[in-house]
Parts: sequence; structure tokens; C-alpha cells
Amino acid sequence: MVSWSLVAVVAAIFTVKFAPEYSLYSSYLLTSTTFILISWIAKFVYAAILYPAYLTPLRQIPTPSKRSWMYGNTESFDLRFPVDLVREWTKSIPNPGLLRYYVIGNWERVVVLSPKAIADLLVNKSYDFVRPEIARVQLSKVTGEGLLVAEGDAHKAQRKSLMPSFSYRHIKELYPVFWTKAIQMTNEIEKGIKTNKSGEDIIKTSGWASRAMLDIIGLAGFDYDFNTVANPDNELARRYESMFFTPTGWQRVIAFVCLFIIGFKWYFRIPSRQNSIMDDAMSFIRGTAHEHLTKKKKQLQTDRKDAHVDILSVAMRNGDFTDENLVNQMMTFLGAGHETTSSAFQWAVYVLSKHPEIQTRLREELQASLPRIPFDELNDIKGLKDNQGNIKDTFSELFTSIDGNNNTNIPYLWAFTNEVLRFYPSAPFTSREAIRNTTLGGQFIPKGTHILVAPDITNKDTELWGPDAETFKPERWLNFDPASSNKPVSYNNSGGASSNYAMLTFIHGPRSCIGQGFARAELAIFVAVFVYRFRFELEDPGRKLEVRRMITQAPADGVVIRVRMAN
Ligand code: HEM
Repeated sequence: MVSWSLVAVVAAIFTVKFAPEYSLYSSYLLTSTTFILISWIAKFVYAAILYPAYLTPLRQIPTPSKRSWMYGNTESFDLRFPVDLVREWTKSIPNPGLLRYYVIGNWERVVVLSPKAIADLLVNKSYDFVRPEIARVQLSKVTGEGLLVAEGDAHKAQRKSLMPSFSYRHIKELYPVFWTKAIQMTNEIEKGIKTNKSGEDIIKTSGWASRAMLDIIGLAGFDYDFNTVANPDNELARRYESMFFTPTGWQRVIAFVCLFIIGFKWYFRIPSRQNSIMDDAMSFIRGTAHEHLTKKKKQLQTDRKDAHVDILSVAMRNGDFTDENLVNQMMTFLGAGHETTSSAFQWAVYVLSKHPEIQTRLREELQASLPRIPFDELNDIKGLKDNQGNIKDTFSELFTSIDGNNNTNIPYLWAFTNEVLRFYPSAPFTSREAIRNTTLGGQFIPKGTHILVAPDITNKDTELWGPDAETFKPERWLNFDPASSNKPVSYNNSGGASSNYAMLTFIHGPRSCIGQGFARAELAIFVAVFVYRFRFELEDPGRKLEVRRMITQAPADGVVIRVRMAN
């Protein structure tokens, strides 16, 4: 819009100067304003009417027939990806693995569905695409130019330096943190149960999950204890939460104006109350992160090498990062590794509440397979190590009992958590923009095309998963003993899907989730401790499930459950 307006102003100046009879009262202001309006109308007619109907080079890609110039195909002003609508289209519109649709103002979008096109987008031609401006601006406001936001060579270099910190060997060293926080969380919930004569309590899972996962990402990510499970009022955590808000109607209008006319980056530069809260929070958090980093650097010079197992310390030992970049990575771990895992745990509790038979089966497996869980001794992260700073020997059997690489004694736990991640992917979709002319699954994709890939759709695609794709079924991840069809002997990594690209929860390729091993182990340990310890059901089993979808998705009510001790 800005470039069209500039051309209109230049044309108006020339008109007033050299052909004043075609201007409005020879006035620069009136003529420029009129020309700008005409240019906007011309741009609108081109973009909203002529382009999608006749001119788009993506004409071959099927699209829903019902479309209006105002809402496109979505019947809403919402720019977010309409997951449920697109799911319906994928079933009703025959397509070659790509679908085209339009949002407000007939802005064009392409959804990638076939394994071949997904492989091109995420793996083979990953660097032909970047995050679209709207996603990049929103994310970088919180994370700075960390791994989640970096593009091209900067991304390759950061990813290479951070990969060793997320290796299986290092993530295993973080299991004790996962166990301790899971135990501490259930100890706090138990206190609530014990104060009630009825022997039960009503809790909102989201609050507990969010605080526990925040504590974990703080400790495991950069050795910082927010300690919000025990103390929900931690100032840093409060400031962090204050940065996330649901925009009001007016804020949405302003966002549209910025996006369509002056560029989305200006949205966060407007002197609004919300922006000033975000800026204050950000400078407080980044200031604290810098102080913590300085302290950490000193400790690393003097302490034993293996005393610091958090991701930041491992990255500092192995990578070549500036302080600013390390702070960006800390903010990235917070942004990418907190809400996602908290949502996954909420979905696990939701589905276990809906299916008591799965809850019982899982509890039986855990009680038969896990060693004693030291609920009284492990109530705080400080109880984890002895005086020499070593993890206490007494816990070692527990900490190795759930292991992402060797799960034959607890296959149902892994099958269950895999199915939660498949059926309820925390990030329901993600988007890309082509930065050069390229192809996806053989289809030409011009520079500038907006692409969407949707774990929430592909993970339940019947062509890839079979007719029961839309049923929650942990058994699909189990291998059974041929002699006894009821006895699972191990879990399998494919879930019976016909393609590697059927499971997109962590996507694939150079931009796949670097924290996948971390998240899987954390979720399995949290589910294990929770189910081992409590029986639970939804407080209102009849309530219709509503989903809150932003960047992540979770049950809108936060999963309110009635909980009592299992034994
Ligand atoms: C259930 C939990 C999680 C899910 C479902 C999840 C999902 C994803 C997805 C879909 C992406 C790709 C986003 C895109 O490119 O558009 C991603 C990227 C990323 N995730 Fe996760 N994530 C989870 C947990 C974590 C954790 C625990 C961490 C860190 C400790 C983490 C760190 C990251 C980072 C740094 C990236 C950016 C990687 C890159 O661009 O190279 N994630 N995650």
C-alpha cells in the first residue's frame, strides 16, 4: 500500500505542475489525496477481485467455490488459520495434496497436505521459505533474534551450535529436574486434597501445568528457579505472563491497519498501554537474564564441568555466542518450551478424564513397573543433590525408570503420550512465506506465497493413518506379542502411519522442534507421576469441549477436574 501511495503522490505532484487542468483545483493536497484513494481502489480491485479469479499462478490448486471479496472463504475477519474449516475442505474438495483458500481481502493462502509437498516445504526446500512477517514480528518481540526467529545462514549457525545441548545424552541429565518438579507439583495438589474432609479437591489443571512447566524450563533451560509451583507470585513469572494478552476489538483493527498499510512491525511501536506493559516487562526480564548470565559465566569458570547440565551451560561450553544472543536463546526456550508442554499435559489430563479405562490401564502399568517414588524426600529441587553436588544415589533407579530410548517395561505410557501428541498437537499449525520462486510437490509456488502446514489436520488424515485416524487410540503405537494379542511388548515409532510425514507435531527438517526429546520425556514423567498418584475425572463431564487456539491450542476451561488420591 505504501508504494502504491508514493506513486500516487508523485503522479499528483507532476499533474499539478505540468497538467493542472487534470488536477483538483491545482491543489497538491486535494490532488494527492484523490490519487491515493484511486490507487487504493485500483489495488483493491486488482488484489481482491481480479487476482484470485483470473490472474493467480496458483489457479490449478483446488479452492472452495464459495468466496466473497470481503472474507475470502473464511466467513470471518479473523486472519488466523481456520483449522476446522480447512479440515472440512480437505474431506470435501478432491485435491492433489495442496489446497488454496482466501482470507479477508481475498489474501491468498496455500495449505500443504501431501507427504511429498510437506517434505519439500519442511526438508528439501526448507530454506526457500521463512516465517511470514506477522509471525516473525510477534515472536521476535518476545524472543529476540533467537533460534525460533533467525533465518537463513544465521539460523543454520545457531542451530548447529545449539544441537549438542539437546542431544539425547544431555536431555537425560535433565530427567531428575522433570521428576522433582512433577513430584513437587503433586505434593502441592495433595495438600489441597488433604485439607478437604471429602478426600477430594477441584483443581484447574492449566494453572498447575503452566507453573510447573515454567519452573522446568527455567531450571533445565538456564538453571534459574522461578519456583512458581511453591510460590505462584514470583515477579519474573508475573511480568512474563503480562506480555501475553488477547487483543481487544480495537487492537485487532489497529493490527489490520498496520499489516495492510504500514507494516506489522509498527503495531508494537504504537505508544499504547499494552505496548508499554510489554516493553517494561521485557526490559525487566532481559535485565534479569543478563545478570543471571554474568553469574553463570563466573560459576562455569570455577565449578566442576559436569556440575552444570542446563541447556544454557552446555551451549556456553560448546558454542560461540555473544551475551545478547545467549539472552535471546533463553527467551526462546521460555517462549517455545513452556506453553507447548503445558498444553500437552492439559490434553493428557483431559483425555484421561474422559477415558477412565485408559487411566486405569496406565496406572496398573505404572504401579507394576516403576520403583518407589520418594514423594516425601523429593519435594524441592534442593533435595536432589548431596553435599558434593552429586545427584543422590538413592534416586538413580527412579530417574532411569522412564527413558525415551528404552521403554519396553512401560510401553503403554509411551503409546499414550505419543497418541496425545498426535491427536492434540500443541501447535495446531505453522506458516511460511516463499522467499523465491520454488515448487511444492511439483506445483510452481511464486515468491511471496503464504503457506500453511497443519499438524492438527495431517496428524488425523485418514489417508495416512487409516480409517480410525480420528479416534484417540494409544494401541496404534504398540507392538503386540504374537502369542497373546493382548500383551504389548514394545511401542513402535510409526503408529502404523503410511508416511514419516504423517506425524507433524514437532514438524520435520532443519526447523523441526529442537526440544522434541526434552518435551517427550517431560510429558511422560509428568503423566506417570500424576496418574500414579491420583484418580481424576472432569468436574463437569457434560461440558462441551471448547478449544483456545492462539499459537498453541489447549482446552479453553483449563481442564477443571475432581481429584483424589489413587490409593
Ligand atoms: C509438546 C511440546 C512441544 C511441541 C508440540 C513443540 C512444537 C514445535 C514446532 C511445531 C516447532 C516448529 C515451529 C515452526 O517452525 O513454525 C518447534 C520449534 C521449536 N521448538 Fe518446540 N515444541 C515443544 C516443546 C519444546 C521445548 C520443551 C523446547 C525447548 C526446551 C522447544 C524449543 C523449540 C525451538 C527452539 C524451536 C525452533 C527450532 C528452529 O527453528 O530451529 N520446543 N516446536
